[in-house]
Amino acid sequence: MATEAEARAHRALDLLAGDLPALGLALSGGGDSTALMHLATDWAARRDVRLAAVTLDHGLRPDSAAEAAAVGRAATTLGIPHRTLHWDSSAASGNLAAAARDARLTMIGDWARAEALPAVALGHTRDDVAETLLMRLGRGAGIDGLAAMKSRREAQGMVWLRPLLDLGRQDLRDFLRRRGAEWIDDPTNDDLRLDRARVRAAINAAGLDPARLADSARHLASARAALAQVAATAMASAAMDPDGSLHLPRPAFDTAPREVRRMILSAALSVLAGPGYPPRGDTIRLALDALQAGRGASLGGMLATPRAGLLILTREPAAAARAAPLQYDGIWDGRWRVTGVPPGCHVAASAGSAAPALWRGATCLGPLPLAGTHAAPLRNLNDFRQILSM
Ligand SMILES: Nc1ncnc2c1ncn2[C@@H]1O[C@H](COP(=O)(O)OP(=O)(O)OP(=O)(O)O)[C@@H](O)[C@H]1O
Repeated sequence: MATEAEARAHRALDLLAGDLPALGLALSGGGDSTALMHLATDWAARRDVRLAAVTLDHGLRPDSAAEAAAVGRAATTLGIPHRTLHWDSSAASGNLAAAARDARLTMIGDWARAEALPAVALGHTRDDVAETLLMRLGRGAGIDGLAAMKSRREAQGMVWLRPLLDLGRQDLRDFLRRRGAEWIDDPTNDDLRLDRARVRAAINAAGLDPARLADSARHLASARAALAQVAATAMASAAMDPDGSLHLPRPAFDTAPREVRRMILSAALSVLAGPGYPPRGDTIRLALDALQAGRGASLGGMLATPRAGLLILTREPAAAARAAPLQYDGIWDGRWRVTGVPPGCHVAASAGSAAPALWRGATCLGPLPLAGTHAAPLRNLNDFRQILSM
């Protein structure tokens, strides 16, 4: 008979993936994603769902290739086709852990699309939610950072599902033990030089219940959703100029509570400034102060200019010139206008064809090809609305 933990996981899979013909599984080999693999196998066997699994070998530890091979064998034994992807960390710059995470999302997303998988499941648990909450509290995060991670999320052109958010790490290990299944304990999980390991140890030492911490994160997610709804309603008449600038209704913006205004600016930044310009709390705070005083503001690659009745948000030319090229892989149907193309750059989009690369509402298009460069979808008014209401 299925245990409570198994029943809970199957219910979550039903809810999140019940109507999908196929599901990808991202397997690190750790206890959580190994449990995900077994739980999803039982679940898929009773429904007509095709499973496929993937492991990204980051190549950062000497054992990583052997571990990925072991994960592959375990998946194959359960009848799940498995693929190992390899990341070349030598090209990474800056924060290695963040680069590895980005690479993971991008490469696994590409793999899932190539395998015609509509979604990929990840093994995050409520312990991850609890630890993330405490880590972010320690950094002074606001409601965006403290809200619990979502069980369904779209990023990198893929749907990511987290069916185990209601289960504890210990429940999953108990389940695996009962099965006689093995998993790999990543030694970095206990490395007290790392934030997460320290927070995990602190939760144990203080006798905190991760399930209660995760409840708080969920309450905050629900409060955040309520604010997002207020923001989306206030910005219902927002418009996007053909040059890509956002026109926000001024009285609605000015009279919204400050936290709602912060959310609006943050969503606009994600849309206009693009990758490499994540909204930063302190820059947004300063911009809000300036706007409240009736002045314009520049924040993270975006200019905010108050006009009569409107707040105009545009991409800063210098940021556009520095930013990674945006790649557009849909059909170029003329909805976009590329302006201000400087000498030496050319527009390589023709009607009805795939436009290989372009800057939007910005400076330069090309040079081509851009294979291997950072790819991001073009943003438009719908993206703004979607990000705002998320
Ligand atoms: N190298 C990887 N290859 C494929 N998927 C991965 C990889 N690393 C992490 N994931 C996915 O992301 C989820 C969360 O990652 P995280 O780093 O928190 O997990 P982990 O501690 O490495 O492993 P686990 O969650 O399996 O115990 C994993 O459960 C798994 O679904």
